[in-house]
Amino acid sequence: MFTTLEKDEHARRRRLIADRYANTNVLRPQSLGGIAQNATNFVRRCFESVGGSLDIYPGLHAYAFDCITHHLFDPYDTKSLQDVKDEEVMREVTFDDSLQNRLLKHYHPTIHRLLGNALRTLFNAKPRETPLADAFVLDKTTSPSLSPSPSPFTLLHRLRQSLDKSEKADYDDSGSAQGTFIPDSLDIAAECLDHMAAGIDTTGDALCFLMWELSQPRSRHVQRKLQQELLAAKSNGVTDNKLAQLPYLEAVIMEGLRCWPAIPMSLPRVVPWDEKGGKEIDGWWVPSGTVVSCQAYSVHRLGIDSKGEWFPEEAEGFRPERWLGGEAEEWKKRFFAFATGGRGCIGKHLALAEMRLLLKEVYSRFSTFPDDSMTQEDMDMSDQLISSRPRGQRCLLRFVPLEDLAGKHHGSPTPGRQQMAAEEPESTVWRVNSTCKGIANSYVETLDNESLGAA
Ligand code: HEM
Repeated sequence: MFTTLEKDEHARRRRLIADRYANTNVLRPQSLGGIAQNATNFVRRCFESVGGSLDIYPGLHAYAFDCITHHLFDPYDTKSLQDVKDEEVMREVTFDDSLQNRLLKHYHPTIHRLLGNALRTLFNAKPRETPLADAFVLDKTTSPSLSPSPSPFTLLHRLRQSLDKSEKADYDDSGSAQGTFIPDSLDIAAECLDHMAAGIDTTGDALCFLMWELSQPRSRHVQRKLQQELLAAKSNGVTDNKLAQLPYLEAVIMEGLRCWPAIPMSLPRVVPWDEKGGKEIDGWWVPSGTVVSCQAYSVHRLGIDSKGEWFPEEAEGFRPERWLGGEAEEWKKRFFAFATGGRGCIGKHLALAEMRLLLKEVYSRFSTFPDDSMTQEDMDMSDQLISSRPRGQRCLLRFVPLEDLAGKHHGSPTPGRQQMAAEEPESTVWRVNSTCKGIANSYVETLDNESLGAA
């Protein structure tokens, strides 16, 4: 689907599988339950790290990997948050550095051929090789029978259904029966492999940038407000399938995706060939065959008021409140993290469900702080031509359980607290917990907030 250029063929493929990514399917108990289980597995890692730090960069990629394989293959999903063999498959896909090399090969094959050896030697440029991921997907997709069958909410179930139908259907040379795309087993494998890759770095990086920002002293008030909302929702019995109704959680996610869209760069589209020989786009005549593109990074930084006046400074800074007030409608019009239209992100609802559940599980239990070893440079957006990722490919955070912050002691050293104290808003006071004998490094946070204190 990703690489299908022709519009109708793309639409046929997309129609076949669209229902598996519909919000109603994502919110089914079995589908959401798998995401919730993975979020719990991530939180287990957070608990294990208390007193030290946790590198959430690979952890969140493992979370996203387990979630997407659940949605594609359940019960044949991965457990990379617990199983190092599965984690190896995730790392193979995520830590791939071959994109520049592949683009050069695609756009300038002659230069690539001439410079091939030099590129390999000088820049360690490699072809993309993912043997573990290939084997994992082929194993699930090409076996003639799977017992038990893939769960009904999965993509594999949908694709195998259409394969079964195709054996009975009377279809033409294009593989199309009654306007429906009929995949063969290699098509199924390729489609699933693409979706698997599409679902890891995107959600993983989006969560990583967002949790980094929430952990900054300048965003402590945001983290606290999020915790209050989540804890209130917990005591009001808000269930996982209703998390989208929490306005502040939604605002935090939207603002995270606005500031750090996982695919910030140009999304190319070709002006179709038709009898008019082109299209008018926003008052400009653009001939057929022209490649036009739009990028979330730039669009998200256009601060425009309701009269169309441009205020670039308005777009600066992480400010979830912009999604809650009267200006929200203006910002929504320009939200492009998932692109829009027929080629927009099909996994949007799945990604949002993963983000909501992960943030809920983490911030209803912990406060997070940056580890002292981290620098802002580690977390600069590194341009990967289409996507981006944290430059350092690491993001070490400290997790402090909320009950510890509310006054109970915990006996773990927490370096970095002086720096945090210096930059804390006035409402929060950090002090050494002198009641905790022998544990010089433990601390408590005095809270002025009732709901957080009660929790
Ligand atoms: C925060 C997470 C995500 C972001 C920001 C994101 C963003 C995007 C964007 C911008 C596109 C359009 C690409 C283009 O126009 O060329 C896209 C397409 C796509 N995304 Fe996502 N994505 C996310 C998560 C996911 C997940 C979890 C899946 C799971 C399957 C997924 C699957 C896809 C697929 C299959 C397409 C191609 C759609 C088509 O060609 O019709 N994405 N995504």
